[in-house]
Amino acid sequence: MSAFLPDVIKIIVKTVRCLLLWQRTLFCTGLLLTTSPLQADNNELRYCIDPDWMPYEAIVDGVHVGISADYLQLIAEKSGFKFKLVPSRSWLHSLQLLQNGSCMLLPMLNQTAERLQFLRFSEVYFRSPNVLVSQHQQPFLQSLENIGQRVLAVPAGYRLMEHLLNYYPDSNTLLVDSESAGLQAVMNGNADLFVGSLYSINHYIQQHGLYQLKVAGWVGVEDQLRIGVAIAHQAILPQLNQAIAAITEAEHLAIYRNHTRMPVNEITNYKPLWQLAATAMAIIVLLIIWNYRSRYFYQRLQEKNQQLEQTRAELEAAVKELKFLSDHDPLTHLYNRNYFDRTLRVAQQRASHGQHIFSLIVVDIDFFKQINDNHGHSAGDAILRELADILRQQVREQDIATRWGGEEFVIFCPQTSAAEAQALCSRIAAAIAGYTFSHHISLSCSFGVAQQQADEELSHCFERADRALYQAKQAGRNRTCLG
Ligand SMILES: Nc1nc2c(ncn2[C@@H]2O[C@H](COP(=O)(O)OP(=O)(O)OP(=O)(O)O)[C@@H](O)[C@H]2O)c(=O)[nH]1
Repeated sequence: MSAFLPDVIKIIVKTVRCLLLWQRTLFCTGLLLTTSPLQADNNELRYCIDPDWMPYEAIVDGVHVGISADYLQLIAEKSGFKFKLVPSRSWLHSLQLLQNGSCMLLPMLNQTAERLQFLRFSEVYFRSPNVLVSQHQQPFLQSLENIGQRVLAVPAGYRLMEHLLNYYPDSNTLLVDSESAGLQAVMNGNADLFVGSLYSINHYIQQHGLYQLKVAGWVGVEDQLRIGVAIAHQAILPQLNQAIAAITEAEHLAIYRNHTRMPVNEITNYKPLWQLAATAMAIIVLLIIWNYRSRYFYQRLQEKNQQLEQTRAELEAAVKELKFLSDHDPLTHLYNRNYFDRTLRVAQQRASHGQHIFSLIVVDIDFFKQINDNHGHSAGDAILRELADILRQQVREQDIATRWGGEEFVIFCPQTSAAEAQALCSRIAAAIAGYTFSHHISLSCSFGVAQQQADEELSHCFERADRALYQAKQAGRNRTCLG
């Protein structure tokens, strides 16, 4: 029995110890749950972010995205915390929400002396350089030391403003609402430079195609980004740091790559190419227009030349016709009185030198008025033309048959005696008698013949021939009389 008691006592003591240990564990857990600020909010940590600071963080369609979103997810997995986003309009608004207790922490920001007044910070979990950005025409300034009086855009509430006030109080700063507003200020020329985080600037330039901007220098300060927790909730910092420390290099690298590896745009300056192409196009268009205009003018010229050629031909024909008409009778196409006078003046001069003799024959159609009256004037015209043809056929080559006027014709017969002229009259009369005229009209002609006498005036010779014709008419027509 004495040996059995100590064993029982040992078992009882052990059981009591176990109970005590279990109770203490329960008590400790309960204490933790009751004393931690998480217990009140079901492990939920309300946080605010900069809604426009990609790739670090932003609110897109009410959802927290960016580097801090990925880190919060990892920290949530590793710490058991739940994070709940309290939406804000801007970074300044986020700071206000934090200070009025609406949110408990800011997941990604730099530590500054000013912020330490209301925040406590975790360990650094992300670093990035800050740069100066300008338009391309600005020289490379290298650092803040060389900005001179250039207007430098800085986002309000960012740590860089604090840095500038501390180390570059004379700098000419322009406060802007956000990094995007700062970049736009440089684009618009409202600021010469913008200072901001390399990754977010790079992101914005890529997103908006602001390729006229360039990095104009490095700012000595780099962003050392941490979680900032409101002082009232600083008790969670050890757990947050634990979770941050548990993030592996591979996880850091994955987040870095996921958000900073921008598609590398081979920025080729196509401006000269476009200018060249535009110039070439302009030249081609001008050449086409010039070619078109040349062809148009060439065609017009051709047309004008053709018209000119036609006019010239018409003029030539008109001159020819005029010349013909000046020497010929338009109805019968025999020589006219004008030609007769000219030719006979020359013949007379020759005859006066005793070189040549000539004879004149005056021919007149008998009763021509009756033909006109009976058959019409156009029938009379046809008869005149047909008689002219007979005269042309019957006279010799050197003879000149002329329509003197009306139904009267004169034939000049050079080197012809009166007898030869009379013989010609007989041939003509015979041809008329044997010819079938239009409308089967029969007709005859009377002839007056005169041979030029020595030194006789042409007009006198003509009068003799005319008188001889008169005699022929008086004697009954259809005959030849010699004057
Ligand atoms: N169709 C036509 N008739 C003409 C032309 N020239 C003159 N005459 C006509 O010729 C006729 C001449 O008539 P007259 O002088 O009386 O002579 P004729 O009738 O021939 O009589 P004789 O000479 O005496 O035999 C007139 O009726 C004129 O009108 C002409 O170009 N065409």
